[in-house]
This record gives sequence, C-alpha cells and structure tokens, in this order.
Amino acid sequence: MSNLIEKGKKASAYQAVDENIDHSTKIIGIGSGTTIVYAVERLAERVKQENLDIQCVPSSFQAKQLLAKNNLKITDLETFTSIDVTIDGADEVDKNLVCIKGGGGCHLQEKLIAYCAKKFILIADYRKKSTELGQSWHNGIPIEVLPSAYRLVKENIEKLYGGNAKLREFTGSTLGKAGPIITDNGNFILDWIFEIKDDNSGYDWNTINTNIKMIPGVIETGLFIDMAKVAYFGNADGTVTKLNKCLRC
Ligand SMILES: O=C[C@H](O)[C@H](O)[C@H](O)COP(=O)(O)O
Repeated sequence: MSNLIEKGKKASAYQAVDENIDHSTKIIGIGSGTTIVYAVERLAERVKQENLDIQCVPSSFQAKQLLAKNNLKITDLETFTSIDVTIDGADEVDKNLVCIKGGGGCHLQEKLIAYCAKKFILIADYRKKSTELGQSWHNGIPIEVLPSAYRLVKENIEKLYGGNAKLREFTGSTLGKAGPIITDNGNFILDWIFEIKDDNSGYDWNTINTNIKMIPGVIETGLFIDMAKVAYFGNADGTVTKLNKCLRC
C-alpha cells in the first residue's frame, strides 16, 4: 500500500479521535479494517497520556485482537447497548454520507455498533470520497447471508435490481480455504455488483436497502444510510477533509 494512502488513513483516524474523544467519553465502538488500526493506536496513546477511562466494543475478531494488543478495555453489547462514539472505516462514502462497508466482511457487527452509537464517525483515505456510490468502489455492496439461502438471495437481488451478486470466495494464491469466505458470524457474503446508471443520477439506496433486507436469508447489508454524522477523509499531504451530515438536506 502506498505511503500516501497510509498517510491519509492515519491523518483521518488521528483527527477523528482527537476531535471526538475526551474525558466524558466512556464507551467507544471500534470498527474493523486497516484505517481503524490508526484510530486504536491514537486512542491507546491518549488513554495512557490522559488517563482516559474508556471501554471499547469491538466489531470483529480483528478489532478485538487489536484492542487487546493495545491494552484497551474490551466490553460488548450485552453489557452496554448505548455507545458514546463509534469510529469506523468505509469502502466508499457518497455526498450524503451514505456508505458501503464490509470489504473486510465485518459489516454485520459494524452496523450494530453504528446503530447503538450517539455519534457514528467515518474515517477513510481520500480514495473513498465519492459523489455517488459505485464511482470509486467497484467490488459491490456486501450482503451477509445465511449459507443455505445464498442462491435464493442472489437470484432475487438480480431479479429485482439486475447486476451480479457474487458469492465471496478466497482468491489468494497462498494458503487459504477452498470455497466461500465465512464471516465471524458463520455466514456467507454476496457482493452485489450493481449497474452504474449512464446519467450518473444515483439510486434510492433507502428503498433498495429495505427491499434487499426483506428477502428471507439476508442477515445484513453493507449499506449504511443516515447513520454517520461526519466523515474524515485523510489526504495524501496529511491534511484532512471533513464532510458533515447536512441537517437541512
Ligand atoms: O468489513 C470491513 C469494514 O467495513 C471496513 O471498515 C472497510 O472495509 C474499510 O476498511 P479499510 O479501513 O481497510 O479501508
């Protein structure tokens, strides 16, 4: 990964932590992926320096390991159903802060901690900022499905909206596993590659999300609509572009 991208990820994560976490923050939701690594790094630094009294709710096995490695206190949604701030990465974010998540297959638990958060914050490098979804992210919308229902979900999504809903499989060239990727929750993932409209007019993601969720066997989509309050995009020069939810839109 290029140094400029890493610089962008780090800048967005550090600024988000610095602007949104203070002594009044007690419970923090921690997303998954590569950008969140920098947020946890900064959080650990600040806990040490400022003696912050926080507990973190991880969104995946990876996030839990990351928190443990950084000596941060771990809790869960059975203990707390209200989170002060959740910070998470994204695969693509549009102009209305609608985003695609789940490139790492963790969007089900990520959606839980986003939903429970008083403030949900996105952190990402500059490549993730788009006007309409699908402009920069070409791997589709991840949909976690019950394994036995993957074909019926695939066929019904394609019948409703076209495109191609592909079963996510391991494609690495080294050691791995033959067949589908299994999520932390024991399910499969379909990546729905939707067609981009010629006039670039975009989609009604709310309706699409609701209709996909109505298909039996769908557990959760990677579409996060009306959830994020702010997105921090780290630029290659280390500056950060902030996009706030427009309250009048
Ligand atoms: O399932 C993975 C998550 O939704 C990630 O937050 C998302 O894929 C972004 O990851 P990264 O920070 O590595 O770009």
